[in-house]
Amino acid sequence: MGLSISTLFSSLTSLVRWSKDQDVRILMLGLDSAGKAGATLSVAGRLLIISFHRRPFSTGYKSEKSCLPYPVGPASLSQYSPIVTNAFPAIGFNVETVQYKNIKFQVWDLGGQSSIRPYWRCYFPNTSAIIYVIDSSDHSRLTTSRTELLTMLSEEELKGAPLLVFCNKQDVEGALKPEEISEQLGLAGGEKTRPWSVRGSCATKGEGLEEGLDWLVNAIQQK
Ligand SMILES: Nc1nc2c(ncn2[C@@H]2O[C@H](COP(=O)(O)OP(=O)(O)OP(=O)(O)O)[C@@H](O)[C@H]2O)c(=O)[nH]1
Repeated sequence: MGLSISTLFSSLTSLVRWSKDQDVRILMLGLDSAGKAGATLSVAGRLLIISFHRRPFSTGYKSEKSCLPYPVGPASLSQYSPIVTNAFPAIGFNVETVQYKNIKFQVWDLGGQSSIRPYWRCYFPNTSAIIYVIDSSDHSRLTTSRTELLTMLSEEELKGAPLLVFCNKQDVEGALKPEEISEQLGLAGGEKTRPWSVRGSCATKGEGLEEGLDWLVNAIQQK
């Protein structure tokens, strides 16, 4: 099952039409190396491969304050092109924004940064949905990943926001199945305030992303 870029774009386009002039902000989070960049690239389309960097680049933006609004991309780029900007708040965590029309994917690196967690909420208001990426082959960090996710979900501003969990790297031998991860996350017992779905994916091959995004678009539209 390969990734269909055109289907992904049609999902995004229906979301754009539905939301009209309103911004749709989707947070994509996970521990480092979970596969967020790969998933974002696949979701937002091949154009991003040219411009997506995990570190600041020349058109990037360096924030001096922790709660500045995240930046939008250079005005010279077409509004119909996905664009990527970087925000590097001085407090030490990375938030990168991928913008496709009026849909903004904010990509976060989490992990080992509990001292700066109070600042995360600066970015939570008006979040339409959350995508959480887990490295299914990294058994040793599943507990950390679970803790970070549950901490995030307890935030008032994220209440009710649909949650899509990608159990990524399903192609790796020994990777935990989505059902096993779902059980360990314990969402079935504890999460009653939002629609959620836990799905397998392989970001490098684009597998599972299309179905996941379709689910998320529907969940956002039904909110
Ligand atoms: N086998 C396999 N490798 C993957 C998959 N997704 C990502 N990777 C690899 O995992 C590594 C990390 O992927 P990234 O997409 O950079 O992960 P990230 O979450 O953005 O990582 P940070 O930049 O550290 O936050 C890269 O070497 C990817 O090629 C997958 O589905 N399967």
